[in-house]
Amino acid sequence: MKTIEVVAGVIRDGEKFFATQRGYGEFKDGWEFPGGKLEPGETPEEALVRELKEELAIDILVKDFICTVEYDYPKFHLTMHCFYCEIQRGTPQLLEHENAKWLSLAELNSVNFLPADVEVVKKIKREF
Ligand SMILES: Nc1nc2c([nH]c(=O)n2[C@@H]2O[C@H](COP(=O)(O)OP(=O)(O)OP(=O)(O)O)[C@@H](O)[C@H]2O)c(=O)[nH]1
Repeated sequence: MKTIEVVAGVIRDGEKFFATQRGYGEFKDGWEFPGGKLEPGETPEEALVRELKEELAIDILVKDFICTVEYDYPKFHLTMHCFYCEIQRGTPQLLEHENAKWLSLAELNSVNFLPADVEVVKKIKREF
């Protein structure tokens, strides 16, 4: 099975965490943490800075590493590196997503995260 290597950013502002809803593709309407596939030669941190600029028009600071999720979807294996981030400049604009929310820890369960993200949400809840 092919492996897709992805980086995802959990943007934190105080008590709130930023989640986005996919606007297209196989997982349309699923909630996730913004990010995307690594390009050849990029570090995960570089890919995250690039993706969040492309998708949300923000500059971010990559903070602590959260975890690397290994998840088998029916059609591919996902390796997803997750990091906390802070916004350095800008306000998120939804250039690719159909919706987004700033969620408190309690509210993280109120949206339907993609299956691979369930583990990430659990880890966030343990850490805060
Ligand atoms: N960015 C991101 N992708 C995730 C998360 N959870 C998860 O399963 N994925 C999966 O990771 C894969 C790669 O994400 P992507 O944003 O590059 O996907 P894409 O195929 O829409 O990108 P593309 O259109 O640029 O090729 C997707 O299959 C997506 O469903 C997540 O929290 N964030």
